Formats: sequence, structure tokens, C-alpha cells
Amino acid sequence: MLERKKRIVVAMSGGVDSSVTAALLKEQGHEVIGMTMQIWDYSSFTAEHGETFGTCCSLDDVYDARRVAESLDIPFYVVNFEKDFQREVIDRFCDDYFAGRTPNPCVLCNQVLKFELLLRRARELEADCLATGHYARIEQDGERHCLRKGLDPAKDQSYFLFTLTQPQMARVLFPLGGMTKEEVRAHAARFNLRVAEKAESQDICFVPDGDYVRFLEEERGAGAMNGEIVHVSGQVLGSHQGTYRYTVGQRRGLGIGWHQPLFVVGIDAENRQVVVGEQEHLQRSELSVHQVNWHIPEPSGAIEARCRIRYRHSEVPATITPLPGGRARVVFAQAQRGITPGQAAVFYQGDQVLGGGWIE
Ligand SMILES: Nc1ncnc2c1ncn2[C@@H]1O[C@H](COP(=O)(O)OP(=O)(O)OP(=O)(O)O)[C@@H](O)[C@H]1O
Repeated sequence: MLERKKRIVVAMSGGVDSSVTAALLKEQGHEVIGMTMQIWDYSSFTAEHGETFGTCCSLDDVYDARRVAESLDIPFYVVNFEKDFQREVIDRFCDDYFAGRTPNPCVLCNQVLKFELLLRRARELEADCLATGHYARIEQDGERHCLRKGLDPAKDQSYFLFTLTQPQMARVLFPLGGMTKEEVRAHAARFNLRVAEKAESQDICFVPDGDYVRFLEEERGAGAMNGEIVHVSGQVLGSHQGTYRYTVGQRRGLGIGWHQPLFVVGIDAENRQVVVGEQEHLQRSELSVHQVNWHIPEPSGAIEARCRIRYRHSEVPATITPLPGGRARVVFAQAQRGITPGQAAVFYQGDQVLGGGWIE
């Protein structure tokens, strides 16, 4: 039981996690308000492709969130952030791909939509805090708040939350951070929530079928980025239909016969070249990041930590040196495969997030 009754806005996606979050906070005696962001209109996708998908933000999900709010007997609001989502997440997603990077839109959605815009709406309702169903933990350590991994290693979402700032963490709750998904599903059944058996959401909610190339071409048109496939040695091996169709580490779909397996090792969007090489060319022992967000006071020199270079990567030992202009250099104890510009590099010490930035 928390000591003081709070007014808490719960970000409700219509999924199991945020529904349980709302139910638990209500059970603890807080004044809970449900809020769903409408961020993407699926009707055109569904009309064209004739399918619906279990994503985090379709209209069905708004309906589910409303039903859950009704069953919990809490006020419920839908906020329309479609334009913000288009500008802050989708346009940047497309810009990144067309500039030769592989973006991570979930981090941007958390950063701008959930923890700036939605948090502001919560403040307008005079709420004490905003709660989400993320699997991560925020703990207070003296004056500072620290971000820790979710206790369930299979669900930990701390990587997607590295941009959180101190003022945001002071206002954000992750009630599921200390639970496993099993426990959350058991709570959902106990609360009799009709979303208890709902499937997990997709990786990228606005590309429900996973065909991001089609999505990019619908957004930006096709054909403008075609060019050569070039071996690291400089030899031209073939041609391609658009640099945005490729990502570092990719092996399939190159359409080139070569005496060794070939991988994409770099994308030079300016010259419209896809650079390929053998396995060993994918290994790099250092990277640079920009827009670094430190969760600890910015170190004055190099620190030893562990670094994760994409969501499904187990963090590895690295030396991290802050650089001027909000940048940092990361040098790995052992070379890493497939360091990908546009992805986030997040620094950890044990289960604590020390900071993170965007790979250049
Ligand atoms: N459209 C939305 N409106 C409001 N909050 C959202 C929305 N989408 C996601 N969230 C919030 O962000 C959290 C993490 O989102 P994510 O897409 O990772 O969902 P998830 O882990 O599948 O959770 P859930 O089961 O609640 O959908 C959700 O638990 C919810 O609190």
C-alpha cells in the first residue's frame, strides 16, 4: 500500500500490461485516470491489405482500452497525437532510413509522445504522475532517480527508455517493473480483464506486417535511392533498388554470387551505395554516439561499463569516454558484430542504466 493517495494517469494501450497497471493502482487506492494516445490511423492499411493486426495503437485497441477503463470504473480519455506521431516518429523513421541509418522508433515514441506530450497532458489534469506498463524500474537514490532493468530479463524494456530525464523520472511510475509477464497475466486473470490473453504487440506498431520497405515507399516514393552494391575492396558487384532496403548485418536478398558469404557492412546514402563485405568486416571494436543522455552526473573521463548496441543484444564490457557536444566514444573489450548507425547504444552497470545515445 502506498502511503498517500495519488492522482495517477495511466497510459492505456488496450494491452495486458497497461490494463493491469491501471487495475493494480486502482486496487492500491489511487485515483486513476486512463488515457490512450491515438497515434496512427490503421483504417487505410486495413482497407488495402484486408487484415487487422494486434498492434499497440489500432482503433480496436482504443476500444479495448475504453472497455477496460469502464470495467475498472475509471475516467478515460483519448488524446489524438496523430500529427505529433507523424512528425516526431514516422518522419524521423523515414529520414533515418533514407540517410542510411536503421532507426529505432520505439525510443522516439517513448521520448516525445509518452514522456513529453502525454506527461504534459497528465500534468494538465493535475495528476501527480503518469504510469505505464513498461518493464523497467525507477528508484530514488538521494536526490537522483535511477533507471533499472525490469526484473523479468525476457521483458526488460530499459533499453527503450534511455532518454528519460530526471524531471520525467520524478513523475513516472512503472508498476510492473518488479514483475514477470507470468505474474502480470495472473493479475489480469484475477482482475477478470478481457485482454488477459491478448497477444504481445508488434515490434513497430505502424508497420504491422513488418514490410517496412513498402511502408517507406508509400511514405516517400520509390526509385530515388537506387545505385551500386560495392565490395569493401572497391569492386562493384551489382546494383540495388534503394539503399533504404538494406541494413547493416543483412545477408539475405543481396542477389550476388560470391565465393564467401557476403553481408551489408555499411550504407553510403549520399553516394547511393550499399557496401558489402565478408563476416570479418562486420566486426568493429568502437563506435561513437551523439545526443547522449546521462543518468549519472556526466563523468569527467573514461568509465568502465557494459554497453548494449541493439534491443536484442546482451550488453558487453566497454570503455565509455564522454566527448564535447553531447557525444561519447565507446570502445569494446571485444569487437562487436553489426554495429548499426541509427540504433541506440545504452550503457549499464549491473541492472542500472548509466546513459545512452544514438550510434553515428
Ligand atoms: N497508444 C497508446 N496510448 C497510451 N499508452 C500507450 C500506448 N501505446 C503504448 N502505451 C504505453 O506504453 C507502454 C509500453 O508500450 P509497448 O508498446 O511496449 O506495450 P506492451 O509492452 O505491449 O504493453 P501493453 O500490454 O500495455 O500494450 C504500455 O504498457 C502503455 O502504458
